[in-house]
Amino acid sequence: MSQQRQGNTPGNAGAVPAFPDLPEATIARLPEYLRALHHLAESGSETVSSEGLATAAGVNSAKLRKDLSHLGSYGTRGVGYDVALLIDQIEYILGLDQRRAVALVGVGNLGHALAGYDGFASRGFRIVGLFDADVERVGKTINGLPVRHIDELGRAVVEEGITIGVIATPAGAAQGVADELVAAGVTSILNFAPCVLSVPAGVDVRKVDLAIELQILSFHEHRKASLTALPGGRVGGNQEAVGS
Ligand SMILES: NC(=O)c1ccc[n+]([C@@H]2O[C@H](COP(=O)([O-])OP(=O)(O)OC[C@H]3O[C@@H](n4cnc5c(N)ncnc54)[C@H](O)[C@@H]3O)[C@@H](O)[C@H]2O)c1
Repeated sequence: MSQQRQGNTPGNAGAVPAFPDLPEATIARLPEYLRALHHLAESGSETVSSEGLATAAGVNSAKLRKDLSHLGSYGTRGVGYDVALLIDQIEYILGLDQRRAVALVGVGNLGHALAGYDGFASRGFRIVGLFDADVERVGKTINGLPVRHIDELGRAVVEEGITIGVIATPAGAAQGVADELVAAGVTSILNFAPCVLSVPAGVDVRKVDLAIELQILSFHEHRKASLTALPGGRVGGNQEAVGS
């Protein structure tokens, strides 16, 4: 997943001194730590070593210790990190101590699948609005939510406190949708359409493109093939979460 940074990141702009200014790579790994920590908590672990957490999150332990030191979390020698405390700290930093309202625009193949996915709620998000321009789709219900016409987006954003918009329309429609989201007051956009969006300062855009991830894997396949073709060639693996 890539990010277009547009002006100040909300939270950094006029940041209160207590809010750490984290490197982007650290921010991208925090959700991985959180997922691993929730798993540990569910299996009854109260503490975890940096090595244990690093393995569970699929990163190296030196990187993990550095990341967590940015949060002021150093663990206790011989004991490790307090799992519940670290969950609270990471959820606070990620702003997950409140469930954020999300609008999804474009309820075709991809949007329908996203709208039907139950896993967002447990990770801090409520999809509260589904919007589409196709009158054939408007009025249909997915996961208990009706698809509304795109013309209702602006009012819904204001009335329902929506701050995050997900775009799953064709690329040709995505900029117009982004403009409508921003005009209505949305300040974060997750864009699945294969295009670059232009947004004003203060709006954050992240882009998800599985084709790009496959192209990166294709590069590694190509590299491995060319290295093993060399006499005595050895190839190491490489693990990176989509979204890092
Ligand atoms: N990021 C990824 O990995 C990934 C994977 C698959 C598809 N995509 C992209 O996601 C997008 C959606 O793909 P899909 O297969 O679901 O397409 P789709 O044609 O099935 O669905 C698109 C939906 O957007 C709606 N739409 C069009 N213009 C609109 C507008 N102005 N306002 C509101 N709704 C509008 C259409 O009515 C339709 O329901 C495409 O841009 C596609 O390239 C990305």
